[in-house]
Amino acid sequence: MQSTALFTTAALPPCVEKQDFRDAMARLGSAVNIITTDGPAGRAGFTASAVCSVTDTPPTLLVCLNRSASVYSVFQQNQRLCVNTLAAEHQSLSNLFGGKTPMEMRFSAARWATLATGSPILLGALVSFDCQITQTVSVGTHDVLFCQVVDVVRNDEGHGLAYFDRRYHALKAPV
Ligand SMILES: NC(=O)C1=CN([C@@H]2O[C@H](COP(=O)(O)OP(=O)(O)OC[C@H]3O[C@@H](n4cnc5c(N)ncnc54)[C@H](O)[C@@H]3O)[C@@H](O)[C@H]2O)C=CC1
Ligand SMILES: Cc1cc2nc3c(=O)[nH]c(=O)nc-3n(C[C@H](O)[C@H](O)[C@H](O)COP(=O)(O)O)c2cc1C
Repeated sequence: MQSTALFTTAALPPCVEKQDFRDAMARLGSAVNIITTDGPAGRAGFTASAVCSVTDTPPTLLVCLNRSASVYSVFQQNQRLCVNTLAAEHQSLSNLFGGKTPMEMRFSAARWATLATGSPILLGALVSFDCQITQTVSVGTHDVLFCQVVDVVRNDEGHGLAYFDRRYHALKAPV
């Protein structure tokens, strides 16, 4: 009897084009976050939608960071960060941290505090997760940073901000 292997490890199924992937991902709405760090390599921050919960034991989230970003080596050296989830009024702050703007100009547009790791906590964020980076996995152009959450600050008052279809949307519960 003859057997036919459908796939071998050497012949993975073909994948979609990059632009088709981006167009598809634009349909997947997400929260918007400013990821900050401070430490031996200095202070830096960038906007990220690629953030999600991994496990609650131990409390762990992940952040995907493009290795070509200007902030990359600062995060890599500091090994700590804060995920600041943005509220409805933070659209222009998100654009400032979304690239090209000098670092001091990004931080001077808002007020900040610090917790255990020393990473900047955005005052007025919906929630801030103060984290230690525990593991890094490189996939394609990005590093996936696995982060253990050491402290949390919550603000239950603000309205949420979503990024969907390449635009910001304020999230307001119907009254
Ligand atoms: N994960 C990432 O690195 C993301 C990067 N961005 C960057 O922000 C800018 C504006 O993005 P959009 O207005 O959403 O239009 P876009 O057409 O560049 O991206 C559409 C969607 O594709 C995904 N995406 C974009 N670039 C990606 C990348 N390099 N790696 C993995 N996924 C990616 C994201 O989900 C994004 O919302 C672009 O420069 C984009 O590269 C935006 C969202 C996520
Ligand atoms: C809405 C939005 C979401 C983004 N999400 C991510 C992300 O998840 N990961 C990432 O590496 N870059 C993301 N970016 C791009 C970074 O914010 C940008 O590359 C970063 O600020 C570095 O830019 P620079 O190299 O000019 O400093 C996003 C940008 C925007 C506007």
